[in-house]
Amino acid sequence: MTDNTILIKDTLILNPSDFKEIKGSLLIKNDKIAEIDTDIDESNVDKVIDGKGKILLPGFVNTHTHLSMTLFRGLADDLSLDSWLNDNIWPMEANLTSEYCYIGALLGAIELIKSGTTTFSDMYFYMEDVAKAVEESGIRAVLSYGMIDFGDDEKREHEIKENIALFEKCNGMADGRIKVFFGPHSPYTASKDLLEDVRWLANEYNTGIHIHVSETQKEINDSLEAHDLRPFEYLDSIGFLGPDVVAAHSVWLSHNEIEIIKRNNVKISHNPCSNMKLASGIAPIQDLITNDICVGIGTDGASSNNNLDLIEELRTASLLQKVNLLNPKALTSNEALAMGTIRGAEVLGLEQEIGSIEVGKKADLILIDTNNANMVPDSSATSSNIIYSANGYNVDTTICNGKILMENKKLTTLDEEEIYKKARKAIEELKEARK
Ligand SMILES: C[C@H]1O[C@@H](n2cnc3c(N)ncnc32)[C@H](O)[C@@H]1O
Ligand SMILES: [Zn+2]
Repeated sequence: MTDNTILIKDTLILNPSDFKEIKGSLLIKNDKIAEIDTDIDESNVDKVIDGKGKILLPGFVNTHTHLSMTLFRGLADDLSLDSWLNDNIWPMEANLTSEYCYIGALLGAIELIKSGTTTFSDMYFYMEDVAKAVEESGIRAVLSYGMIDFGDDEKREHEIKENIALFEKCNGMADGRIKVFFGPHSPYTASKDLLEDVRWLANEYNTGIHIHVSETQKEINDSLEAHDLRPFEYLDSIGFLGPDVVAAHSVWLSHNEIEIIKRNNVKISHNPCSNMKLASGIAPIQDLITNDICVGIGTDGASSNNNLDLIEELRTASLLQKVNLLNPKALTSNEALAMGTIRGAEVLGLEQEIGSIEVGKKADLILIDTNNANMVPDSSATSSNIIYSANGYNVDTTICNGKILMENKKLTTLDEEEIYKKARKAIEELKEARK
């Protein structure tokens, strides 16, 4: 088999692992970055992309979402998590089918690719259909099945079977672009037995755990009432925590819980837009980073955000820490950019493969076009121009696993119009079914 090569020529390469900027070119060979240099010979290259006026970055890593929920965008706004979930989302989810979840995931994949995300970590239902959407769209994903048992033994067995089946069918699928985690929804929807089973399974299958923890004050109060412990204290007390646990939200944390997170090397997924929109609270991200805790960024589902634009999420994360601490130096643009790339890769245990621009890593790369009104002049630091000025629509080219998924804003793997049509029809049918 001959090598497939792509040369990205004459661009500005910004590597978030050290923030060094290189004016030069990058060669992709098959699925990997093969060479980075000021000048690379283009004579035997299959395809040349002109990178002039563009910034080359690693693809963004969205560490927490529910991709099929893109169908529910704008469905239930201006509500607290409790009434959003209980009175609106869960009743709608009762009518989901594999086809709806597939369409929702494809719709989400379009948005991710267009805004420069090449890896997402998902927790939802009908995950084999999400895997199909991942395979077809060319993106990279960590998938987990959202396990909820509310203390019911039969349900627990069913949920465990589902997540194991997903692991056995999809882990390593799509040329290795898909990894499978276990996804107990939260300490308030998953019983102690389920959480203990998941801990054992994650060790046995040597994979990670994706869970919502400490999102709202109500969750803290309910946990204190049920266990006399705060959520992370409870999870620690049952031996659930470890370096393979990704805790989404982690908004309300005591000093003791920050110590617990640090001691167990738990990874955090920060979701500021969802936390703001549901009025859940402000996560102490600067504090966690100062404590050397690994924090990645996530959008949560498009139904509580309401979009999947990671640049917008990073900007929000940065501004929110600054205003909350009344400290303009909090969460700098460099820290935010790292959070969206290399830290996100670490959160998912994928830092050997993705998250930075190094020879030998997977070619998950994006080009941001600076020739747009909101990015001119580019006199500031490059990370400032990306985090404080840009948005997802400045992304021009998206490459995942060495394959071009979007070039000059044109998608190569998905039929946008067809998917929009099917998504609009799906949500109409779902709304009708709820009546
Ligand atoms: C996997 C399950 O998680 C739910 N879900 C989506 N967003 C959130 C959130 N912010 N907090 C808790 N649960 C959430 C989905 O609606 C689904 O029921
Ligand atoms: Zn969530």
